[in-house]
Amino acid sequence: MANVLRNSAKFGFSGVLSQLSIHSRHGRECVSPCFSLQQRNNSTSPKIKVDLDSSTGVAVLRMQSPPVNSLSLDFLTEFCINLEKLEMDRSCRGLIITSTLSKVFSAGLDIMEMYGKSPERCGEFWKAVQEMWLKLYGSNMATIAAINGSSPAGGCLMSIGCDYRIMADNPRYSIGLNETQLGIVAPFWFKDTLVNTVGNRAAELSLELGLLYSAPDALKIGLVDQLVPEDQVLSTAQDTMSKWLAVPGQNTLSHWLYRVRTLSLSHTGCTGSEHSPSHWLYRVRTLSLTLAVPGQNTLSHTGCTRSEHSPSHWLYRVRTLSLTLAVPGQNTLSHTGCTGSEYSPSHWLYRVRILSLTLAVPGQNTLPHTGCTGSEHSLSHTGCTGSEHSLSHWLYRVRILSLTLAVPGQNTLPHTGCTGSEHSLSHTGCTGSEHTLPHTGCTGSEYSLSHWLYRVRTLSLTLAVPGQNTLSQYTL
Ligand SMILES: CCCC/C=C/CC(=O)SCCNC(=O)CCNC(=O)[C@H](O)C(C)(C)COP(=O)(O)OP(=O)(O)OC[C@H]1O[C@@H](n2cnc3c(N)ncnc32)[C@H](O)[C@@H]1OP(=O)(O)O
Repeated sequence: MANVLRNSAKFGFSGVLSQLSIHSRHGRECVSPCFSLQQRNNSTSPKIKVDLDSSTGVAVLRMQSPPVNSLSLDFLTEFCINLEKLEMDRSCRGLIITSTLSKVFSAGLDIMEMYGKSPERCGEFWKAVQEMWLKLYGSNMATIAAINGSSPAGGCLMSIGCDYRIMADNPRYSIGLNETQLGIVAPFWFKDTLVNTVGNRAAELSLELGLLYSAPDALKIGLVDQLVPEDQVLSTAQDTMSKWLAVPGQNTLSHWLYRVRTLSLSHTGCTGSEHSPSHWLYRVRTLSLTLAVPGQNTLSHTGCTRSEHSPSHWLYRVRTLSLTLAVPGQNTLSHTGCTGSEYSPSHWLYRVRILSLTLAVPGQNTLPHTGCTGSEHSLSHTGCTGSEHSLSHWLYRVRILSLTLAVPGQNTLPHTGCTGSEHSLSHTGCTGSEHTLPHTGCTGSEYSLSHWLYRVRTLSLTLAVPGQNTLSQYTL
């Protein structure tokens, strides 16, 4: 595999696939089911073993699919079934995920699932990947990843889908979203989860370069929360879990709210059929991105009492509130110091437009934090020269750029089940000339797909101003 990975730099994803197709025999062995006499609700599925300790309410889910716990369709299906069982078991409040294999937590998605499969199978596979993340990230249990080996790509996603990460202090183990190194693009929800974990800049670097971090480096950037000697990973996870479970109301409001930003709709109690990727993506994108205003999406802002926070109540109010007021620093009247009369829609829309466009330059979204006066919020504040920033010019470009990319199911490879070649820029249905890179003023060499996607995503999502980002309004 080391050779495969080394060559991946040379040959890209197809190089990896062709080598794997010759050599791989992973994940086919049948591991004997394991039993634990003192515990109940134990799964006997071959790739996953679950032990729930009813005295503590903590389940340990062990991945045991040699050689590398790769996330095949079978594996993911078992994983989800086990997770769902635990989720429905009200006595289970905490979940620790670990591996029975030496040296590997999980090698991520089973690469063979992405090679030579029918579109139907690909669809099923990607649905299972998404389902895994939804179930894990949206879990009502406190979740801890006890990472006792390497955890690249999808393995990393699984880890950062948990509330807390404890990794074996072994510099030979690595973790990270390395997809870019394989010539593929990590889905945006991988990216969102990484951003939530390590912050924008570290995530940006990490994704653009496809970095794998050694355990100490992972700790440095906050990709894992704690390093412990290898033989103490599980016991530390168990000790840590007891602290999580001691938090009043844990698994409810606080836990839930922090995740709402990334994952809104899986919490709304929708029925399964509503969670088709396109439906989900579209709604989540609209909802969560408009809510992504640091420090302002907390319930205390709304002054609600706890009982008012049933999901539907909350979502309804938040949606209205945030969509109407989706301006950083302006989500409450008191923030702006404006009088009521200033809040006529036109006044507001005008300001939102100016403000959000002004702020939509990556790395420059800080005006509300700088305490600038209104007059400083002219477009020139972005540091561009005047002629580039006539409002109409800029609006036109940004709108086109963001609207073109705001098509649910098209901004990421995995959700569409498309093959890589479909993801040229022209895939958005636009004509080539609209997607010339000089629009953004970057040099050609910066435009690898991954680089571009990550930046544009930031850009376009920042511009999710209600009523302006619909394709119907600005069909190309
Ligand atoms: C289209 C957009 C997709 C975007 C999202 C992608 C998310 C992903 O998760 S892509 C998967 C990326 N995964 C990796 O890059 C990990 C690759 N593997 C490794 O780095 C190493 O295997 C390891 C560090 C996990 C373990 O190293 P170790 O030396 O112990 O074992 P190896 O000899 O390398 O491998 C043993 C065996 O396992 C096969 N294998 C390894 N990884 C995978 C995998 N992800 N899928 C399928 N099979 C895998 C490897 O080929 C070896 O098989 P053979 O023994 O048959 O040669």
